[in-house]
Amino acid sequence: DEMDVDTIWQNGEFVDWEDATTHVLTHGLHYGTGVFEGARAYNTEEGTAIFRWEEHLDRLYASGKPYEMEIPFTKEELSEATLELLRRQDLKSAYIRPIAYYGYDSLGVSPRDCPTDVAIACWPWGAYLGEEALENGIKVMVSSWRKHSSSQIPTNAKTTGLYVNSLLAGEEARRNGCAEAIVLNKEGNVAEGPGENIFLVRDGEIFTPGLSQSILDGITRDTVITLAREMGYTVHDQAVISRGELHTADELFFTGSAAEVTPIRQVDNVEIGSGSRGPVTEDLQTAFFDLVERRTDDHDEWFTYV
Ligand SMILES: Cc1[nH+]cc(COP(=O)(O)O)c(CN[C@@H](CCC(=O)O)C(=O)O)c1O
Repeated sequence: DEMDVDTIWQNGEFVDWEDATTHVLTHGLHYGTGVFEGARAYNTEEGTAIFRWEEHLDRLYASGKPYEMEIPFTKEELSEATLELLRRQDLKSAYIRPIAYYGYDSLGVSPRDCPTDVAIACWPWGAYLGEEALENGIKVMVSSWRKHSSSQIPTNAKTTGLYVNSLLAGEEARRNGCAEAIVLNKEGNVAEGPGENIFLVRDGEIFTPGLSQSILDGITRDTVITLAREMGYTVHDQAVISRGELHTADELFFTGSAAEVTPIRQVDNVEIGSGSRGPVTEDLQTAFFDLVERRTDDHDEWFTYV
């Protein structure tokens, strides 16, 4: 049926979902040596379009650089494969997951003779933190786990191995009745979520940590900064946000390709602002969804139509 996914692109071929496998001695499985992306294709008024695909592709290749990972396909080849994958499965909207990883040859930390394997999958994915979260906001807690420092491992590379830190933080939050965690960096200041960037609103101005705070250079973060400035907001995009400022914020929200724009209504035991989605958050969330669903026609360069 229309939303059924049964095909994956793997190393140049379209294969059946169940045949898209890898060897148990794959380097990436043992050592976290993979880089990946998460992008969304939206069912816009002009048809299905991937949002900021170029930027996601650029980041995929850039993420491999610290690990000397050479992706053995061009950006054009990966783009054509992705568009074909969406067409073949007739997906009007989808979450797109490209991954490149050191494959199967020999083990040992050095990937010396390992191939770089590449796969692209896509599937329907609704609201990352739940449909009602987008409207009502979520409850989060500050994790007892700190984010790894960018001086210890490149946090601006979307590396599979990093996500064990995200798992530790996120699962701790969910065990404690929260939807998600906020992760502080080694210095004890606010970094981001396990899978999201974070924004703070105070006295009508918008703040978000910069790359120096050990965060992923989020594409949705960049989108919201751009839209906010176009809407006349003052945005501080290299902010250093202390933990205490979380509790006295007027508004907080997460951004991400999966999370989109998700309001945060409570941190630990403290309600944020009115304890629900704040007015600036709603303003930006509306602008974001009007943009990605093409109810506004600016930033057309951000859309790759299927
Ligand atoms: C650590 C982290 N920080 C920020 C972001 C937001 O980046 P961007 O998508 O470019 O705006 C993401 C994306 N998290 C991806 C993976 C989520 C998952 O569960 O896996 C995503 O949102 O697709 C992160 O993983």
